Amino acid sequence: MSADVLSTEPHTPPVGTSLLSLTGIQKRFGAVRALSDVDFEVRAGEVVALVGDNGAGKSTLVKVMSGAGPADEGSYRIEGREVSIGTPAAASAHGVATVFQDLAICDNLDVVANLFLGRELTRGVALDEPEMERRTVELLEQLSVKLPSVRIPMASLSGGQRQSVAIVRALLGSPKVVLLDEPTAALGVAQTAQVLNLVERLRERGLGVVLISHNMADVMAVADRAVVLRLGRVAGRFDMADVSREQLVATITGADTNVVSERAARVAGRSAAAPAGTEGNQA
Ligand SMILES: Nc1ncnc2c1ncn2[C@@H]1O[C@H](COP(=O)(O)OP(=O)(O)OP(=O)(O)O)[C@@H](O)[C@H]1O
Repeated sequence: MSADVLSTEPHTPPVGTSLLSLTGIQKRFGAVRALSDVDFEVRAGEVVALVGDNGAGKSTLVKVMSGAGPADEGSYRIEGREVSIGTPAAASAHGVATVFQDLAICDNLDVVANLFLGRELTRGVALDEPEMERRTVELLEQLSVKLPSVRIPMASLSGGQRQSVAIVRALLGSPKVVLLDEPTAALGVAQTAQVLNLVERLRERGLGVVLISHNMADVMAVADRAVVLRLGRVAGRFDMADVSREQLVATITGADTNVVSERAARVAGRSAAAPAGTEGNQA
């Protein structure tokens, strides 16, 4: 493995450059149209949330981007150049890394071993453990990921720490785009905050981040834009500065009224009648 695999220098183009763009994506499973005419883009230095209800097509779109399940039709561009992404290896070679929900972590191995699994550093015929450890500590520090030790088995880390290690491992190939599939699912509040902090660090490094999430609080907290899928089509695109959580939920469900929007309306009504600050906005 080359010495710069753990390079700490970002390799991304200037902020705002289109890194990955999909147009006219179609994907069928037999009679099911999982994706119809989907356009999607992520630029350098932004976090794009991909949201939608169960069965909306999020996983299918992630598989298209990651090369795990190529589209039937449509174009895939990396930095404006059309490419053919038929396998995960091809996506990876074009700078697209994916952290799937299962994390693919070896619980019995320590953090260093997991980071370098399959790309171990060697000195002569022996593993270069000190160098791998040094680089692991350096990268974790740069990304503000705090672990009790890099020499403890993954099994003894918290869910948030495990997720963080899986994300850091995805950075070893110096990707330009990182796809995070439900990175905070099943995490507690503090662990979620830890992972969202790491997402912020990725954006600061100029990466394009695609965040697949069911959690609107996470999306509101960290995303710059959101793309809503519904029944395999793009139902809405939003700048997070201009959208409320209720609008997002309404677009996801396809309903103008639902329990979230109704409660928000009730809260707004009460707020209008009561002095400011007497009601939170956590609908
Ligand atoms: N391998 C497959 N074979 C047949 N149908 C599939 C397959 N994968 C997905 N689908 C169908 O495609 C549609 C989109 O599914 P997908 O898993 O992409 O949705 P999702 O938004 O990721 O949902 P969830 O949030 O539940 O994971 C669904 O109707 C689903 O049943």
